Amino acid sequence: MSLAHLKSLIRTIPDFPKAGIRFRDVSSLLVDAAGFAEAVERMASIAPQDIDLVAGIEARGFIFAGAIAGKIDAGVLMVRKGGKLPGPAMGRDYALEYGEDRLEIHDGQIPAGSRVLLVDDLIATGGTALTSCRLIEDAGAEVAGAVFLIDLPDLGGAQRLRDSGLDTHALLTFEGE
Ligand SMILES: O=P(O)(O)OC[C@H]1O[C@H](OP(=O)(O)OP(=O)(O)O)[C@H](O)[C@@H]1O
Ligand SMILES: Nc1ncnc2[nH]cnc12
Repeated sequence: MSLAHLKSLIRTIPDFPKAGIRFRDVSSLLVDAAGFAEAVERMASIAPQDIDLVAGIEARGFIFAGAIAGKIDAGVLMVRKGGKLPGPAMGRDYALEYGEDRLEIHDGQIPAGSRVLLVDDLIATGGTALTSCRLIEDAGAEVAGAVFLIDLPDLGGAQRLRDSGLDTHALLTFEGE
């Protein structure tokens, strides 16, 4: 399947969740078996090698992280929104394109020396991904790279990640459309 076809499976919803936001909705890709499989295959193939743990960011990131982890024989670390983890956790607050939130990970779930791959459906301002990286680093681990299905370059997030030294990849971009 071509990247153009893959991209065509992602619908855009205007003015969600706020006026002026063009929401790139991966649910229309997820219900397409061939499209979802292609996205996961391609995301796994552009990721750095020798990954021990895939960190998936709630909620849409979980779907891609789990599928990629299955392909590369890695575990999954859940990066959850604040207050959802049952055990002792560490967290950080962050700003979104359309609001504010908090991310948390469980204490003690990243074995020493692990190479962690960060995965999410989309990067916009980069606040979510950068906060996740900092959290993983707070836990003493190395983030080996980050893979996204979609990059919104107008919002500069992927560039922020690269500027911070992170090996950053995205399959598709939506720019001025
Ligand atoms: O690069 P940023 O500006 O930080 O934005 C990207 C984040 O925004 C979306 O998640 P959202 O917080 O809407 O949560 P959801 O997956 O639970 O819908 C998306 O799935 C990323 O996690
Ligand atoms: N424009 C957008 N579409 C979908 N998810 C997003 N997360 C942040 N910005 C987004």
